[in-house]
Amino acid sequence: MQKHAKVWVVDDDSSIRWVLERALSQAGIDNESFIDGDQLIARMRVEQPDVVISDIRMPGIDGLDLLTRITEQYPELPVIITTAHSDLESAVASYQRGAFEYLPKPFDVDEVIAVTERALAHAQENRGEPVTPEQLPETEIIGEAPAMQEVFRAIGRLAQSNITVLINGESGTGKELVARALHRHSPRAQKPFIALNMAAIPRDLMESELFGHEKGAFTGANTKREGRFEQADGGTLFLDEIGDMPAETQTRLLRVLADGEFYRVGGHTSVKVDVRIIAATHQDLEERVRQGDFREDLFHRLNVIRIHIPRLAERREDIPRLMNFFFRKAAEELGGEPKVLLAETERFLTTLSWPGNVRQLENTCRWLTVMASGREIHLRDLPPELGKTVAPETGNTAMQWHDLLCHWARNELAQDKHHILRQAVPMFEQAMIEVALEHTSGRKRDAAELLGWGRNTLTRKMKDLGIS
Ligand SMILES: Nc1ncnc2c1ncn2[C@@H]1O[C@H](COP(=O)(O)OP(=O)(O)OP(=O)(O)O)[C@@H](O)[C@H]1O
Repeated sequence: MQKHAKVWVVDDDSSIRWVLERALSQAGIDNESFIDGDQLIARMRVEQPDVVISDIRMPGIDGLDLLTRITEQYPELPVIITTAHSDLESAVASYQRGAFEYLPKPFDVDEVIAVTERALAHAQENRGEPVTPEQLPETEIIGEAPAMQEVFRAIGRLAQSNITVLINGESGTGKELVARALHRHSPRAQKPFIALNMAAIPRDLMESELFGHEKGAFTGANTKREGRFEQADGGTLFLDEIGDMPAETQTRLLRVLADGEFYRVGGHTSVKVDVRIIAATHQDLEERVRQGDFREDLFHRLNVIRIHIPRLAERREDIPRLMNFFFRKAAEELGGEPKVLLAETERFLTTLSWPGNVRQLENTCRWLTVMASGREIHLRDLPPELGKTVAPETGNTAMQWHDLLCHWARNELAQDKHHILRQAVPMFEQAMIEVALEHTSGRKRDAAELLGWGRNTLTRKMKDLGIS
């Protein structure tokens, strides 16, 4: 049964139109497609749909301008934006211009249907005022991996609000960058963004750093000093490594968050501020709460909305793009042409586990910009700590070996292979046996000893594996 609600799809790609038409019809949603925004606008003069699903890049009027025109004229009409060229700017611009939802392609058809149904349900109450588009900065956070798309969507959704955000992720994943993006895309953008790292401030200076002090409040306080809260008034205060905040400061912070006011150290008049808090941590704060190291009530105050930033190893597909970006950045700062990765170097770098995340990748690019002689980066150019090459004779570390093995396994699974251990284990044993025999100049008893097997086991294995 077709629902009476009508969804209009606009996309210049006929295959996307076809997929959406089919999926919507199967879900019982009446729909119609347009090949560009001008056709859709012409039609809207006659009648209006209940929901619009629009691509961003189209010939003629693009999706964002279409969105602006629709939200200006029909603020209650939900528009879902889809795009194959998803980046932070288009996500933020979509939400700023009043999009109901933003879906990066390739999208999951079930998700599109779920979002469309939500949009239909909200059609009546969605009367948000269109936000005037503003000048957007150039791309600041690189990320096309699905895990980063989630982060962009969260930034887009949260930027316009004053809500407290807790950013969670390993060191070097880009937590501060995300905090800055939240600020830059918020109505507070013209006011200060103040970042403070809890782990870097000596314990006894923490309170005066945050809340300031009056003259004579303690030995050495020769003048009155504004704290970070006051400096951030009207803007955003980014509290990095919040898990390292001492207990007494946690208590004070909690009170400030509840009352919106505080006293400078040694002060008697309260100071009122309007500050948005964004906190970040690489720690498991719930665990810290369980262990009694972090106040549960403060945790709940900060943990209103959480953004998790994935490890770089969980978004390997972004590594080449990030590296190109950092090579361009380093060339601008340090002079010269940006370096380029040879395909095999890129392949190798994409298999590493990057424990220092994006920061380590950025440092590697700076190192290469200074140290590599040619414009193209070969495996031999890589810094020693990454292991110069994948060739066995130059001493791969266990980590690279493990990384390469993971890479191999991922490839096999991507090709739908099954029972991969059946292939991997004999390959592994053969390599071990050959190297041990090489090392002992073919002496089986010694090789067996090196491997930790009995001689009979080695003989049997060699027979099974066809090693002469
Ligand atoms: N997705 C990204 N695109 C471009 N640059 C990035 C990205 N993620 C991180 N960076 C860069 O990597 C470096 C580290 O990022 P950032 O300082 O935001 O990480 P962090 O998680 O706050 O680290 P820490 O927890 O150690 O303070 C910065 O120079 C930042 O500009």
